[in-house]
Amino acid sequence: MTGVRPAVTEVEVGVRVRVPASTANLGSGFDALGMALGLHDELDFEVVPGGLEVVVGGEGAADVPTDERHLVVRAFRAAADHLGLDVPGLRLTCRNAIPHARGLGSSAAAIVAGVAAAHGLAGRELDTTALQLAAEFEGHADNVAASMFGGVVIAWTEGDRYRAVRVDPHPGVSPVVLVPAEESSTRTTRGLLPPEVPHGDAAFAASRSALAVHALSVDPSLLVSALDDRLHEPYREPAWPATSRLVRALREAGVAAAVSGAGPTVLALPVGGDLPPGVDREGFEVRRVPVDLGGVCVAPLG
Ligand SMILES: Nc1ncnc2c1ncn2[C@@H]1O[C@H](COP(=O)(O)OP(=O)(O)O)[C@@H](O)[C@H]1O
Ligand SMILES: N[C@@H](CCOP(=O)(O)O)C(=O)O
Repeated sequence: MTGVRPAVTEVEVGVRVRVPASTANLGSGFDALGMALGLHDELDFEVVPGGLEVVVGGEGAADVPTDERHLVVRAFRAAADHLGLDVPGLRLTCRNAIPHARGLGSSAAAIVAGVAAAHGLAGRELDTTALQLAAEFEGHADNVAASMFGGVVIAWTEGDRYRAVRVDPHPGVSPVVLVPAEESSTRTTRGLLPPEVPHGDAAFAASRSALAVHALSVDPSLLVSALDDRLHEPYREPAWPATSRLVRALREAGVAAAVSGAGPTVLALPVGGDLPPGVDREGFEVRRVPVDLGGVCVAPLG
């Protein structure tokens, strides 16, 4: 970007960002459907005279780099550059609650946080450019759109442009996530997907993902049918067989269930919010999390 770059001064001390987790795909809506979850990372971006300091607490604290390679820093820098924003130095403090590499959108949330912070410091609203920046970073828009806008989102592409619309979830949608201890990298399990799928499976996916939008927003009684998938879950099963077994067991017990994002977390949407007894969930931490309706929040640091 050329021209005069607005500099962030000491007057604008910084911003606090609260960003929700997400559950993407929702069955057959691969790279297309997402829903924001009420499990949040909170991050403080403080403008300082120079240098970079990154302090991380909570999830991933022992693993993520604390220099320019940090995902939030990279997304922040890319967005600041795009907006023409000069930040002399940055102190980033992360309080992470979203588990990493479990299919709950931690990387998307990190990217959205960085992009949202740059927009906040530049005095800009989150708009289609912000979605574009975040989705280009992540490689798909389903989970970034959920973290950005909250609720249920439908994401698609037009050429190289990422687009998304938000849909209000039905109040009867009560997510339960079953989170295993093992991690699974989204990049790795995307590598398990075939370049092509049978036409019958594509038709199956088209009907289920369309139905999922209706079931999530109007009639949750259709969720068991709506969350069925042949597009990505069967191909990824070797990466997390216990996840696939649990999804099948829940569905056989009449509970709507799917793999959350790229796994290995299981998403269940039981009517009334309670899982039935008798389904073996050993090895999975069961957490009820509401739908996040508002998406990422940016506020001045006072
Ligand atoms: N809050 C964060 N801060 C820094 N890096 C992060 C953060 N969240 C995720 N990451 C990076 O992204 C990786 C997980 O991304 P991914 O495999 O897409 O799984 P997920 O489903 O959790 O998004 C982590 O191992 C880490 O390298
Ligand atoms: N559509 C993507 C969603 C990945 O979500 P994540 O939460 O696992 O990062 C995919 O299935 O690869």
